[in-house]
Amino acid sequence: MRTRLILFGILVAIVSMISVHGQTPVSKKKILIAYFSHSGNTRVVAQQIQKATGADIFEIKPVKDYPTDYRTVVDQAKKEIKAGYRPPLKNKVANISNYDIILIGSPNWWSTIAPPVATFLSSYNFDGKTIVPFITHGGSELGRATDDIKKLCPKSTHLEGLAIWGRSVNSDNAKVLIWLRKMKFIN
Ligand SMILES: Cc1cc2nc3c(=O)[nH]c(=O)nc-3n(C[C@H](O)[C@H](O)[C@H](O)COP(=O)(O)O)c2cc1C
Repeated sequence: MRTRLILFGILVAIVSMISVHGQTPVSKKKILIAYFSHSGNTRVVAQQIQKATGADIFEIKPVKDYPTDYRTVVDQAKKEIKAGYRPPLKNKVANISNYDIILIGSPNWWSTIAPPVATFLSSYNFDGKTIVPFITHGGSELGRATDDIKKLCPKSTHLEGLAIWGRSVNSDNAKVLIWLRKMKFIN
């Protein structure tokens, strides 16, 4: 009787562990979701991915916030990207060596990743890790993001990224889940 009770307890524990995150990650590899978001769209997608995978999440924050005025930030970003400027960041991932897969989120800025994301990718050793971008955009999809990430992390494995329209982030959760399944990050 006691053994049966113990077995039942173990079964309940397993079932409740599975239901905590809705989906169980297929991969046992440790995933970090790292993202920068200026106006919130990429944050929405990052949080959708976090909810589905249960992975750790890290917001990339520049020391100096970007202006909120659209024209001003567009002009500033153009200059920074042209100059290859890497804005200093406020925060650091304490234990990057713990992670095998980095899901890197950025808005599409001038057809590439935002400069804080370039700083992030230049700040750690990603050799041998897998890097997968997710980009929110206003029409240019991934743009040159994949190629530019490859240049910053030439010794990493690069997998197919996800592009989501910035204005559709709240209605495109299904697209995110389909992509996560296709990439075998969730069942
Ligand atoms: C500085 C800047 C440059 C942008 N450049 C592009 C671009 O080249 N192509 C594009 O499709 N969208 C572009 N956008 C639109 C953003 O990619 C889109 O609104 C995105 O979802 C914003 O993400 P966020 O809310 O996480 O900051 C740009 C937006 C900004 C602010």
